[in-house]
Amino acid sequence: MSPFHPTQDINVLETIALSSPNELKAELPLTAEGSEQIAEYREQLHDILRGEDKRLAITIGPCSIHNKEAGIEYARKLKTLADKVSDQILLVMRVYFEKPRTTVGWKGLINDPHLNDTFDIQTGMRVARTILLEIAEIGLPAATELLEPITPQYIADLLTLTAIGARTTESPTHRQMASGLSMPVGYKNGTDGGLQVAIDAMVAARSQHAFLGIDAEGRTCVVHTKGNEWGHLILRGGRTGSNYDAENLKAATEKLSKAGVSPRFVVDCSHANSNKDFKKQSLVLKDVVDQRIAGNDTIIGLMIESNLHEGNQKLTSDLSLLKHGISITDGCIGWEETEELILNTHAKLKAAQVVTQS
Ligand SMILES: O=C[C@H](O)[C@H](O)COP(=O)(O)O
Ligand SMILES: C=C(OP(=O)(O)O)C(=O)O
Repeated sequence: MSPFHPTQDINVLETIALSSPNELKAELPLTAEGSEQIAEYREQLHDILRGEDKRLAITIGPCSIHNKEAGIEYARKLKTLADKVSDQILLVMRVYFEKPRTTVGWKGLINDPHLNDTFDIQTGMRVARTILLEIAEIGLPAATELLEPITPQYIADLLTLTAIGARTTESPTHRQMASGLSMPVGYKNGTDGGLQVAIDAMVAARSQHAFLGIDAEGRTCVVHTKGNEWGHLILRGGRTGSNYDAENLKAATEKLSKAGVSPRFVVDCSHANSNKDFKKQSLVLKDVVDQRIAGNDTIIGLMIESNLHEGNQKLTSDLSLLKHGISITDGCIGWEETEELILNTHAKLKAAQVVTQS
């Protein structure tokens, strides 16, 4: 008799079972007051997306959170700022735990919370939930990128806004996931600058789907979704350059309208729109706010990468070298510039009476 040849798991080193979403939620529950607050933030975003609330929704915060204390310190500062500008701007904290990589690199706090390739996802998921709960407690809405369809079961109850990134907007798995998410979803244009993948994503995600997923007990199941109508396009530039200027926005508006999708744009001031130079984010912000003030109300929001301190630092095996409050992924503007840019934007919007225009 010939020997049995293993035909699967040949390249798998190990599989480690995780607690179920329900087990983690029982350990770290969202309170009734917290759930009411998050539902209310989502309603505010719906109003902004419908054009009934003329404030700008600005998603702002670190490129990635790699340290809980620094993330919470940032959230406290942002809350104070958010309260000062809330008549013109809805500030949503960027709380990114899952990083898509062009090739390889640190994949974010959920995947590798100890920053040392030990991939302790059980801890990563717990820390992510803890941070989101504290941010909810501080009184801020939170936005994240969802990079794969298991994570939402563990944290989506705490999110006000989600993004599907440039590298995954074309993926059917992500579009199906988005069709079942309970909050608005922004789709980035592709890394090549193409808008069609994001337009197709919006059309796909507003439809019903049935796909494989996990339930709250962690069991494999068929997920039937209703479709998510709160899609919008995030313009992030591409390999051929930026796409935030008036001409690009006009072309994008025409393209979306032709596809039967309401033109609602968030402009990402970072990534290819700033040629990955964090210092250029302010130029993008200024240009887009001026367009909004000039009457372009298809612009409903912006995204800015900001941290306690500016720039970024390399992650090496010597973790003692890491400086507090500096990004270990893309470069970010620091707190002083953040405060100045948001307060200036607030003053400009107020002077132009953008919110009170009918
Ligand atoms: O926002 C973060 C990065 O731009 C994205 O994760 C890709 O990073 P990488 O090109 O350094 O891998
Ligand atoms: C990875 C990100 O952006 P993009 O998908 O546009 O590269 C991000 O916003 O962190």
